Amino acid sequence: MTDRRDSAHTAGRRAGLDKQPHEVAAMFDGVARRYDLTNTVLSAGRDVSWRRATREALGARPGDVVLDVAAGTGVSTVELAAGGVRAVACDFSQGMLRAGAWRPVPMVAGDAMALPLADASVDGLVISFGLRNVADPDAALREFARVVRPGGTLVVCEFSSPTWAPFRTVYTEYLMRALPRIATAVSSNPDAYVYLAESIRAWPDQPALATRIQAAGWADVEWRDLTGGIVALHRARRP
Ligand SMILES: C[S@@+](CC[C@H](N)C(=O)[O-])C[C@H]1O[C@@H](n2cnc3c(N)ncnc32)[C@H](O)[C@@H]1O
Repeated sequence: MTDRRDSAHTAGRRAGLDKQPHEVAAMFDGVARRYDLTNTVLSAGRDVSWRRATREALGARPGDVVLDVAAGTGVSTVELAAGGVRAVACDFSQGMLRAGAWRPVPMVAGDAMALPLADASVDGLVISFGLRNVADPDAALREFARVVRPGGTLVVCEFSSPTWAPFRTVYTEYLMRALPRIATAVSSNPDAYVYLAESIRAWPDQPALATRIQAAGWADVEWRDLTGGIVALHRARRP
């Protein structure tokens, strides 16, 4: 199961998804206005519990500084900021940042592969539904290890692979057929959601992603499935 998708990814051929970083940013600029609504509709409201589980997995304490990379409109950052955590949103799509500018969290423009932060300057780092879109996820994972302090935590929340084969079949049908149709009705840029479906299928499964996180310099990598493996939460510690 890991093989075809992972080797395609490793080889840099992401199932015909070879978008340049500026094309990815432009794609998100194009969906920014209705991003939050489309998210909730396409996930049937599950996004709320996925974000809560991400915050719980991070386990940040009041006063901790947490960077939310590929934060988009900051919807994920607001959840991380609960309980006095100092969460900062970072994204390279000006359109997404503008669409979320009303949210009560600090926002900075920045690329996941070259973050505008000093070494070991944050206690924790989260990337939710973002790593799959980064041009070089392995370079980003190494960059995350640079900015997180020793002992700090990384949480990657990303679409993954349902573990029960019959459910995986139904889910793949949803991804490839239903999702693009629903997106056509809801989103301002339906093509972006065809990309979404294809990028999820091309993404490494849970153990393959864990291996890559470890190879990027992280320790104690573990994961847990959400919603039957539609989403996986990977957590790791900066040695
Ligand atoms: C699907 S959105 C996720 C937004 C938010 N984290 C959430 O949970 O809803 C993916 C985001 O990744 C951002 N992104 C993709 N590649 C990036 C990169 N190299 N650097 C910074 N942001 C990036 C896009 O601009 C987009 O806002």
